[in-house]
Amino acid sequence: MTTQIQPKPVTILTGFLGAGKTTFLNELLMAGEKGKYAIIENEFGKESIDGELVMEISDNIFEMSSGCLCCNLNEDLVDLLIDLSKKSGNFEELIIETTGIADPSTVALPFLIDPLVTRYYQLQRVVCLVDARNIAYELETTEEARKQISFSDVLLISKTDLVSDEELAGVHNLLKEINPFAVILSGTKEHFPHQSIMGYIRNQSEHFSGGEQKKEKHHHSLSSLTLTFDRPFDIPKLKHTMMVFMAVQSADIYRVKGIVYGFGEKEKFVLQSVAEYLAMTPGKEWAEDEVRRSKIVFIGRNLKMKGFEQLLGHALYTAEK
Ligand SMILES: Nc1nc2c(ncn2[C@@H]2O[C@H](COP(=O)(O)OP(=O)(O)OP(=O)(O)O)[C@@H](O)[C@H]2O)c(=O)[nH]1
Repeated sequence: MTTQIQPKPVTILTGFLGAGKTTFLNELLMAGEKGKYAIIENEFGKESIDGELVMEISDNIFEMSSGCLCCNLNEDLVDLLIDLSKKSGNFEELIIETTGIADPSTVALPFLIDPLVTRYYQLQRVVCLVDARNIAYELETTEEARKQISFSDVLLISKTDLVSDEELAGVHNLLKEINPFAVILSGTKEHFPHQSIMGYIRNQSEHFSGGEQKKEKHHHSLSSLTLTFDRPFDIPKLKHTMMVFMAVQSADIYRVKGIVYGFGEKEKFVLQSVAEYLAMTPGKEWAEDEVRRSKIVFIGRNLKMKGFEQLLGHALYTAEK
């Protein structure tokens, strides 16, 4: 007797760089039953940072950081999905957090056309986080943000705490123009409407029109640069350096994030920057046997390795004052 396979529900979580995807995911994981979700994290930078930023200590987080899923990782994704299907008892639903520049239609493709994948998984929703404060600029200067909004079923406007009611209404109208079919919700961290979002089920026939998109190879207009430093940073100095840098350079840099090794600090510092916003906060403690090292990822245009290395090099800790 053959047993009927019940495909697992899948959510693709998309949204431009720094929109709040990982924040949303963390809160969902914290609020929900332990072990309910398996997570696939895809990252644009070569080094993984998002995996560390997802708080749940779980065997069910899988990182794919060797490239952008939508460009060149589709085969790896299918392999991982098949592997995961063999551990299907370990989770109920799958969430894929894409990179901030991914085209979600390409990530969705295997769930729509690959019989090996559709046997085990059912794409239930594509959710796009939209940064209330920065989306207008992102739409003006990149193509990626528009593709993400166009393809998604649910648009969640995040960071509403940073904009006025009029600005929020403006973002709402902008989104309606780009994608009149999507459900538009809004919220801030700690108050995201998780239930409405995770309860949404897409119309299976919408949004997709055959295999054409598979052939569409695109080149992102943005690139990433990962710097690693073995020597510790002087945290106040690094904060100051980054603030000055972002004030001058923020038009070309869409995102900076990092795990920072600070001199004399028990905890890893988490560096977060989106447009001119910058924060550096203590995170998890370093484990005894962990190699202490900073990893900082820049995503933007005209990124110059040497210049960044020099700039940040000034903020490394030195004994002499
Ligand atoms: N003020 C405010 N900040 C937020 C909100 N949501 C997220 N953030 C902050 O925005 C920054 C980026 O959030 P992430 O969740 O890392 O964004 P992301 O979309 O996962 O970023 P990438 O993976 O790099 O594309 C962090 O500093 C968050 O704390 C919000 O609703 N309000």
